[in-house]
Amino acid sequence: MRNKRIVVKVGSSSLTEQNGTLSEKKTEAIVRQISQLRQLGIEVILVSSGAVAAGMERLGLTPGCVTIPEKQAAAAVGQGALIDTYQKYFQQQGMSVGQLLLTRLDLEDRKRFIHIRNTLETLIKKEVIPIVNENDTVAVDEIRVGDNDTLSSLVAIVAEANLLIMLTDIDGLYTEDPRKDPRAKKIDEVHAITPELEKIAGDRGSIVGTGGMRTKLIAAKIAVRSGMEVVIASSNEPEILRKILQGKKAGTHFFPQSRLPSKKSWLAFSTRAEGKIIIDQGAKEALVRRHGSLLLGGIIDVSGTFLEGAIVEISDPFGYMIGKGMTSFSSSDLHLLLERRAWDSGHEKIHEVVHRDMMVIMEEEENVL
Ligand SMILES: Nc1ncnc2c1ncn2[C@@H]1O[C@H](COP(=O)(O)OP(=O)(O)O)[C@@H](O)[C@H]1O
Ligand SMILES: N[C@@H](CCC(=O)OP(=O)(O)O)C(=O)O
Repeated sequence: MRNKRIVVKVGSSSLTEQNGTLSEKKTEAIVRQISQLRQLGIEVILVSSGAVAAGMERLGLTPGCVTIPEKQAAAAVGQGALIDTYQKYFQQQGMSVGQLLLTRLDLEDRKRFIHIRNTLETLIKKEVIPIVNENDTVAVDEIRVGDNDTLSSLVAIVAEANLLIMLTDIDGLYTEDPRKDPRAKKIDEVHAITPELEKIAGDRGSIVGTGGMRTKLIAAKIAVRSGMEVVIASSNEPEILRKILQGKKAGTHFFPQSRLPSKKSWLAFSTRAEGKIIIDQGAKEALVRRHGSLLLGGIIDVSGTFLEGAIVEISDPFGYMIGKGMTSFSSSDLHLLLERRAWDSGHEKIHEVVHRDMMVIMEEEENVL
């Protein structure tokens, strides 16, 4: 068992019956598998969907034809029921659970991010299984992560996990959605998530699912770039978690790419830019090739309104995004400094606008959020 800390994401389809109702049997099977890993010393964080499905059943709503407030009400009712079910079965295994309900706001704010990390560490130390879900009841589009696949990869970054397992109703990524093309073949290993691969990942497979393979691939991309291994596998396969941890062939295995330091992973994937700084070719070279800081001298223009400490997009004059970083100056100060630079060139060198440690250079196609 190589991986010490793992995030297991379980989709709604893996926790519900065909008609969309919460399945005690399936939940119990997941709990039993996680408990076995815990006994082997593996630290497990569970990201579980299923709240909306569980609440629909209790509110007498039909999946697929509900309003947003009805869905949020379903999540409010269902989250309690979901945790209750987990609590019941984990307790039978001598373990307890702790619930974390998050929105994107919690992950993009550095202080909250650190608080989440500390809470997770404490729960794990106390041998409690953290169970994470999106706080669907309060989340509106602007503050939503939107799907639990992406959420699980962001949680894996917070937790500094080295493996992310997404359990779903299919045994991996296929060359095409097998519902559409029965001749589709399973892909066993992925060493690079290319745009071609992204094209074959389609939408959800059931009335209760959210993003299908599309969001699983987004999550995989975030995780592998943050240095993690990722496996997409079927929750229906017995002992699947143990198999994966033993390094046996299972599901689709994604291999890690260059490991971004944790803070840079946070910058790249958890934060949203509040404005944009456009830089010239010389500055681009300095950032991309020499990993330097962004100085005032290389800035062509600034757009958006932001305060000092905000996250901004850094792009070239053609609008191509080069990276993201935390700015040391507000947009109004930057405009002032740019004006001043026009008549006093001595000023420009001393102003470091984005420090190299607070900047991440994105690889092609990496702007996934
Ligand atoms: N290329 C693909 N390979 C495998 N499954 C795919 C592909 N494209 C789309 N899918 C669909 O993705 C579904 C799994 O995603 P989803 O329904 O969101 O499940 P979950 O609730 O577990 O997140 C599968 O049932 C399958 O129909
Ligand atoms: N937060 C939602 C699940 C959202 C989601 O991504 O669902 P799924 O595609 O089944 O993993 C819930 O608990 O119902």
